[in-house]
Amino acid sequence: MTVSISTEHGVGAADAAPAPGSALAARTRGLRKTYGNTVAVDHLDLDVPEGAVLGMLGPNGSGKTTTIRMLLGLVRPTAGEVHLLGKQMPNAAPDVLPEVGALVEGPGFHPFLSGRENLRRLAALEPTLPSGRIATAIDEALERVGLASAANRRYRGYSLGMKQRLGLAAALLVPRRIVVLDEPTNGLDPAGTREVRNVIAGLQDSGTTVIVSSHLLAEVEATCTHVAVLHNGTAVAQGELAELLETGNAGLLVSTPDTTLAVDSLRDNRIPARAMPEGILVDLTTTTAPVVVETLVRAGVGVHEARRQRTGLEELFARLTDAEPDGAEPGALSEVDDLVDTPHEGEAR
Ligand SMILES: Nc1ncnc2c1ncn2[C@@H]1O[C@H](COP(=O)(O)OP(=O)(O)OP(=O)(O)O)[C@@H](O)[C@H]1O
Repeated sequence: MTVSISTEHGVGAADAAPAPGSALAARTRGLRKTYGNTVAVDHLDLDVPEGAVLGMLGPNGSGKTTTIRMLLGLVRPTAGEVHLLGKQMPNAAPDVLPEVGALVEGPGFHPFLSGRENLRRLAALEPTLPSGRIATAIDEALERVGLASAANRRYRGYSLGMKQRLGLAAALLVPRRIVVLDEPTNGLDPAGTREVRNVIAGLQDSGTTVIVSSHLLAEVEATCTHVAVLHNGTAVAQGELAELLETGNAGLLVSTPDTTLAVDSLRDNRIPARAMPEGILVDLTTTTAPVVVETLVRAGVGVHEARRQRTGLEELFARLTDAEPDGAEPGALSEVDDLVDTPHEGEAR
């Protein structure tokens, strides 16, 4: 799997092309959506490998929801292409959407019907669900999202978290090849958040591709195999989570008693390094760890330990989106843009 990090943000780059032969559940090229003067999504090339759990991360207004709506054919792109399960959207929507479960804002439940009755209406529209299986499928979906005990209450009396759960249940009524979840833990308490995590893990185990947008970095770090970081409507980084953290992680921490000699010998070899309380920190942007160690040993520096500096997703994210992590809610993104809050018009153009 390849990883790409936009060089504009100065943290290195790699080839963004998918590995040969790897199947993509979703793919966009040159995707763009404007609303009047607002550019919601721009030049977005997204690759979602089959079976991945892709976390779409980004500050408020970075284009996550618009991207998801274009993936699902709910919004027509201004330019560019969207392929879902190999077929071009939105034209292939009738073919593709039965295999795609989605939780998006405003799923359109009827306020005076119960959760179960709402699901029954939606289940009747599922082309792949035989009528004899509808009642069982509804019970299973309600159970899976922890809503069984409130299933017979009216939707309008549901809390935000219960509404989210019902949306999730609707997405899970039949087995899907892709499940797309826009902020699924929005409004959920910690127990609800754990349940969503379990649902995502279960989907992953069954081979379903999951695309999930979130503000919560810790959430993404815990549940996702892949990440796309959006900023101003475009992907500033995407790829496998572990590789992305590694690629964005350009420091080698070397424990040595000879800090001055170590820094000088590296600088003589044009390798940037600085002294730290616990040793020296070497910038690996232009070199590799073995070269650093060899250079130090050749200069007679005692190397006790050398390890890659682990940065969390939060730090990498802050670097990529110019967000300021200090003072931000733990695990949440800070708002980084002065957005003109254009009223949402609600529908495709
Ligand atoms: N229907 C619409 N009409 C006008 N502007 C819109 C519409 N939908 C989105 N936008 C604008 O497009 C930009 C991207 O919005 P979008 O909702 O896709 O971002 P987001 O990353 O999902 O944000 P958030 O995390 O706040 O949900 C914002 O500036 C938003 O105001």
